[in-house]
Amino acid sequence: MSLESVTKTFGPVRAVDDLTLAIPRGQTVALLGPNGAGKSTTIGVLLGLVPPDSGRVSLFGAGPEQAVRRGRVGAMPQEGGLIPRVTVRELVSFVAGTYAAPPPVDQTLELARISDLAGRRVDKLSGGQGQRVRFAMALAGGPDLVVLDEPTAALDVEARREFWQSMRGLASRGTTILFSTHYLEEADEQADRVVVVDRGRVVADGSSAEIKRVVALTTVSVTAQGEVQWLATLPGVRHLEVTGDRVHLRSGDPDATVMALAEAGAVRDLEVTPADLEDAFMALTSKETV
Ligand SMILES: Nc1ncnc2c1ncn2[C@@H]1O[C@H](COP(=O)(O)OP(=O)(O)OP(=O)(O)O)[C@@H](O)[C@H]1O
Repeated sequence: MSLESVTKTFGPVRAVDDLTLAIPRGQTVALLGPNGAGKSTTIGVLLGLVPPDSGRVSLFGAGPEQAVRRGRVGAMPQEGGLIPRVTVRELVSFVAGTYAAPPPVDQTLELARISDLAGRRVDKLSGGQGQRVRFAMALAGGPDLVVLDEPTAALDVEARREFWQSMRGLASRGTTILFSTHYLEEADEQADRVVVVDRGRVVADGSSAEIKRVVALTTVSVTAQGEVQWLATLPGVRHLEVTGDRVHLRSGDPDATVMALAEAGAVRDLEVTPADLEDAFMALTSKETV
């Protein structure tokens, strides 16, 4: 699938700003970004729910409406979306029936790991179970691409773990998956590729390891008294922060920074903390560093 130079404005707000993204078959991609970054709008454009001001969307060689109608793209309804008083099987069968050639419902239920809930009424489910039923609705047409907008936002840790288990089953069958998330560890753990968006633009795109490397600002901390600003001039140091008598140096080349500290005899209580994705994300979406 691909989005090419897509722009969408709402009045003065550029929700999506000249965004280009191509996802090859079988990849699991996390769309990661802060509130208002444009994730939902991007997904809306991809699914044909939000008409872009300009740019092109291509899904398996077709436009979004056609691809969705053919069952090639599955999306999860947001909260709500579950008709009360019907059973899980009835609901998933109903959705499957809207497609020309859906896979057997039992197979869909199994893939979403809700076979044991088939006879339950959908208004009697826990939050995590309801979310897996929505997931089954996304799978009902046997899609090649599944698009999930913050699928685990309302789930507790256990329900989230179960949800990702079902998702991994889907990924292992070669289905392409795009999901948006606020949870950095989710992007890190679940995705082959992380696309960071901010203010409607792609600000980083790569494996989570690559993203971390781009802004791999390791923190080198030492205890120091007196004038410490000179530490900011050491090799590799991009940013200096002082809390009490601790000096935290954010470094792009921690080896060089530590060597220079050692030469200067300033290695009291040395501590080196590698960047995690959270750090990378903060650095990418704030204008403070790099
Ligand atoms: N229908 C709309 N009308 C007006 N402004 C909108 C509309 N939809 C989105 N926006 C604005 O566009 C920007 C991007 O919103 P979007 O919901 O795509 O971001 P997001 O990354 O999904 O955020 P969140 O993580 O909070 O859901 C925001 O500034 C938002 O207020």
